[in-house]
Amino acid sequence: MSLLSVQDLHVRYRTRRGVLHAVDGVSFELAPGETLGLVGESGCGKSSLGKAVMRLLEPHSGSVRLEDLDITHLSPSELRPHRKRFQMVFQDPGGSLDPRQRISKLLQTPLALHKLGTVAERKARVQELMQQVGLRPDMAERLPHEFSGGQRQRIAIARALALHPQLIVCDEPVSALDVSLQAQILNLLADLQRTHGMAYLFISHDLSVVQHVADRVAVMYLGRIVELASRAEIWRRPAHPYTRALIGAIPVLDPRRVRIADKPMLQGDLPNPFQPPAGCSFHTRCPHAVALCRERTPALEEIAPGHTVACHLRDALAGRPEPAGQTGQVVHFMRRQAPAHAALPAGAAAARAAHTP
Ligand SMILES: Nc1ncnc2c1ncn2[C@@H]1O[C@H](COP(=O)(O)OP(=O)(O)OP(=O)(O)O)[C@@H](O)[C@H]1O
Repeated sequence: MSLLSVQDLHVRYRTRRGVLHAVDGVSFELAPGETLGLVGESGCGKSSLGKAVMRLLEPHSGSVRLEDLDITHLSPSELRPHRKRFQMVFQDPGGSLDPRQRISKLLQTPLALHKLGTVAERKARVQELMQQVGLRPDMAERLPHEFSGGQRQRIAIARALALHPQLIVCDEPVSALDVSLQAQILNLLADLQRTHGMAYLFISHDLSVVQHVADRVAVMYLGRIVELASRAEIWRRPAHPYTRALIGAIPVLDPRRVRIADKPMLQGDLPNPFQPPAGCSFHTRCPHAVALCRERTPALEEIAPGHTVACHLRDALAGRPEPAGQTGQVVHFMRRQAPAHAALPAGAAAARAAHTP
């Protein structure tokens, strides 16, 4: 059984400019212990989807199920006992921590709210959580401003972990961090997943980050998932022109020539979300668009087991070789982070060594 099942989810905002369909019929499943990466440009609806899954905002329609529990319409009090099963980590670690609250108090609060353990047991759990996220237990008596950005994100992760969740929605968890810290936090999330077995819905605008952590990748454009496949399949056979543009936009290290090759960026801006284009919403930026794309919205259809694409031209495009070097893109991310311990594929390690002055 899926851990998380999202079916035909819609999120709408009523604004003075009209009704905005931020999430427009999204469906996906997430297995226990799996990481689903959700990627797309700023404004495509990733955070709205993440918050609707967390029930931090009310979906307009559709359903969100956690195992056998339909949480879509639970009231706050009905939801409360289940909150410990799903937690969220936000982009801005500073903003999500109360500046006046010591970390020990902050980490004990969810335990106290859920009436878990005695006072002594909660204190012991704080020490354990600090260790699990790579911080010294004695640092728990400090205030948030005494920590660096990377350390604050570790604390936010510790808080999310406190109640042994089955699912953590990570909304741009490394976007606010220097590139040198990003790999450390991504590695920490991966280590914690290996130890504790929780699933992640990992939201990022950066495909190279998503490719680093996700088992499967969902590509979102103007409120809809336009392509969903395993990480390897997205890399090897990207079929939607938007996915191909995102991949092409990642600067890569070409392992043969040992140079950074910049690929063309995505053309144009995201259309006005209040007036999305008719037909395929990507057609206004798509280099392959034909008349049909302007007329009819393509449905998500399977082109290979587990690989679904919403594009009228999916079969033709999936077969085309991608211009960007495939291993090169992953290498590029690893290289940018440059952690001494990062595991590089053998060829990539050689390329990196050759590139280092
Ligand atoms: N509270 C709100 N009221 C009105 N419109 C909103 C609200 N929150 C988000 N939006 C709009 O909904 C759309 C989707 O926003 P959302 O934040 O979900 O996208 P995103 O992909 O997560 O982008 P970002 O990474 O910039 O947050 C955008 O057009 C945004 O302006």
